[in-house]
Amino acid sequence: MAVFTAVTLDDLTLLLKKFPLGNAINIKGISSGIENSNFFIDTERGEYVLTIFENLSFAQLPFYLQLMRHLADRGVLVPAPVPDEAGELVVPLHGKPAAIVSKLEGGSQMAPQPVHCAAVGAMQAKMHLAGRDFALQQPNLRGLDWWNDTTPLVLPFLDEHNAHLLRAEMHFQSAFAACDHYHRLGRGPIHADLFRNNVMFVGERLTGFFDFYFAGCDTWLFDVAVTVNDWCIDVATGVLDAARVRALVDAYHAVRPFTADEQAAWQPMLRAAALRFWLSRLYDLYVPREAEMLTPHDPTHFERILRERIATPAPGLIA
Ligand SMILES: Nc1ncnc2c1ncn2[C@@H]1O[C@H](COP(=O)(O)OP(=O)(O)O)[C@@H](O)[C@H]1O
Ligand SMILES: N[C@@H](CCOP(=O)(O)O)C(=O)O
Repeated sequence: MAVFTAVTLDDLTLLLKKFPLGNAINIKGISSGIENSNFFIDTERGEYVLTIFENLSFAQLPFYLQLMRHLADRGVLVPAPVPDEAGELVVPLHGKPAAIVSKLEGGSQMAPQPVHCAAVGAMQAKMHLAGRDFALQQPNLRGLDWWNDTTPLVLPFLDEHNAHLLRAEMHFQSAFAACDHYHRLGRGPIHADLFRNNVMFVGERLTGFFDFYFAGCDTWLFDVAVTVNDWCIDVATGVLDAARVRALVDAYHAVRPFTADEQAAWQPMLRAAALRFWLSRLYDLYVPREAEMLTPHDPTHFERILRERIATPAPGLIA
């Protein structure tokens, strides 16, 4: 369970006095998250999600909350943040920043078929286009700079086989990030963590993307690669399923066509996306934070994916 900060119904009653949501009826901690403390809350006006941000500061949060608001206003299916009576999307709760957002219908699709991947690809392209006129800037905080900072922290815990892979891939990715076509890639706000557990479906109908708290400005292609590395794989092996890759990238391409630079960058970008999550999982495992209880995700999953992307070319971006 990962509720780092407890919130009682009395706490919620007090908090809701500042929101146009009526009285608090119920609050229930959500155990599945690993970054923040999340709660389903019932109020007289309906069902919402309350998040207490454990690692992000008051200064960082307007980027995420205003991005969600911006996207929701443009028809991208995301939770809509609820402003308090002063118009604030982020408020203090137990000394930490907190926000209330609308609750999405449905549940995660953990065994996706091509039809689900197509829905994700089309909505992701729509999100990238809708983000073009978003005014706030924040880098992807889990980008190359973070990889450079984190690599020396986790290297001492790795055996020689994995230490060699990590050093070699960091070298490869630094060169990739310096090349010309990398610098020509389209950029903007990206979700950066659009895994199966961060998208809701009702049957085959996508009802929303959520958990924007790794979002930042980075290449759109990196976002697609992160998504393909999760939605389009055989989970046991990390091997890509060609039908699901085709469905996702074709649906994306139909909304925002991929460029020649993106096609050229596709294979290294899939490796970059695998490296990013291998590193963060290693970091969470070996450099853990205090929590009531925390189950870190398995780093070997992304080590396998990275080795597989290095060994086997993925289906192309364009059929
Ligand atoms: N807006 C939302 N609508 C519906 N369910 C949500 C919403 N936000 C979070 N949840 C639920 O809470 C769970 C944990 O949220 P998540 O954002 O993944 O946590 P964390 O950031 O701590 O990893 C999700 O798996 C989902 O079931
Ligand atoms: N998706 C990341 C971890 C982030 O967890 P989330 O529950 O906030 O999506 C991973 O799988 O390593």
